[in-house]
Parts: sequence; C-alpha cells; structure tokens
Amino acid sequence: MKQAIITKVFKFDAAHHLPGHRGKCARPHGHSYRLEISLRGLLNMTPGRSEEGMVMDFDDLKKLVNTAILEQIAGSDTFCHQGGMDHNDLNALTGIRTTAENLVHWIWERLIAGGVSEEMLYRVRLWETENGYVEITQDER
Ligand SMILES: Nc1nc2c(c(=O)[nH]1)N=C([C@H](O)[C@H](O)COP(=O)(O)OP(=O)(O)OP(=O)(O)O)CN2
Ligand SMILES: [Zn+2]
Repeated sequence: MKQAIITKVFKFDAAHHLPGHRGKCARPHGHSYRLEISLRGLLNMTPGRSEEGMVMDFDDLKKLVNTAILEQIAGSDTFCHQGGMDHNDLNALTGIRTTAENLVHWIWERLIAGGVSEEMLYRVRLWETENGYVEITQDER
C-alpha cells in the first residue's frame, strides 16, 4: 500500500508578546508567520475519483486549515466569533504564552478539533522569523 507525506504552506500576519521575556519580545510586536502543515496517509486508490492518487486534495487541506485556525476558528463558541490567527492578537486569541513552541501545540489541537484526522496529522512547523522555526510531530505530542 503506497503512502506519502503531503505539505501545504500558509502565511499569516499576527501580533503577540511574551510577558516577562528578558528581551524585546516582552513588548507587543508582529510576525509574518509561515506555517507548514503535513499529513501522512495512504494514496486513494479508487479509480475515477477526483482524489485518485492523492493522500488528500491540497485544496481540501487548505480549506480545513483556513477554517480551523487561520481565517476563522470553527467548532467552538469560545473562538468562532474572534476570527482566526491571521491579523489577530495571538495572546488574546489563544490565552496561552505565545512562544512558537506553545503555538504549534495549540495549532495541533485546533486542527484536530477542526476536523483534521489525528491519524494523518504528521507535522506542524511554524516559522516565526525567516531564520527560526519550531516543529512537532506525533512524537512530541
Ligand atoms: N525558543 C524560542 N525563543 C524565542 C521565541 C520563541 O517563540 N521560542 N520567541 C521570541 C520572540 O517572539 C521574538 O519575536 C523572536 O525572537 P528572535 O528570533 O530573536 O528575533 P529576531 O528578529 O532577532 O530574529 P531573526 O531570526 O534573527 O531575524 C524570542 N525567542
Ligand atoms: Zn515574537
């Protein structure tokens, strides 16, 4: 049975700060985040289907991620009226200390809550700047 890992890249702008940080990140500032979402799974082998030969259609993955975390937060009364991560204050939106490490775990949880298959979610990688990223896979969960 053939498997593959597929990755879709997203970009969003957001504000955050790290209370108590020893440096500049204690003050409110913004990042142009780059988010990479990877799924691992079997290739669909049903002849004639639109998804034949795919793990998941890239377009479906894009819609899931946009709805689950970026443009609006689906599936929760707490979040759905606050928009998504794009053009938002991540401290206010998430209620967590918004290190990139904490954010990738938050993103993982929101993706699962938003309908992404837990079995298929393979890696979440978040670039905070052009030079620094954090990633988690199922091993870090
Ligand atoms: N392990 C972590 N360290 C830092 C985090 C983090 O989330 N995890 N976050 C910050 C700040 O958010 C800060 O905005 C980014 O810091 P830094 O990478 O030092 O910023 P630069 O603009 O200097 O980044 P370059 O990659 O050198 O352009 C701090 N540390
Ligand atoms: Zn920052």
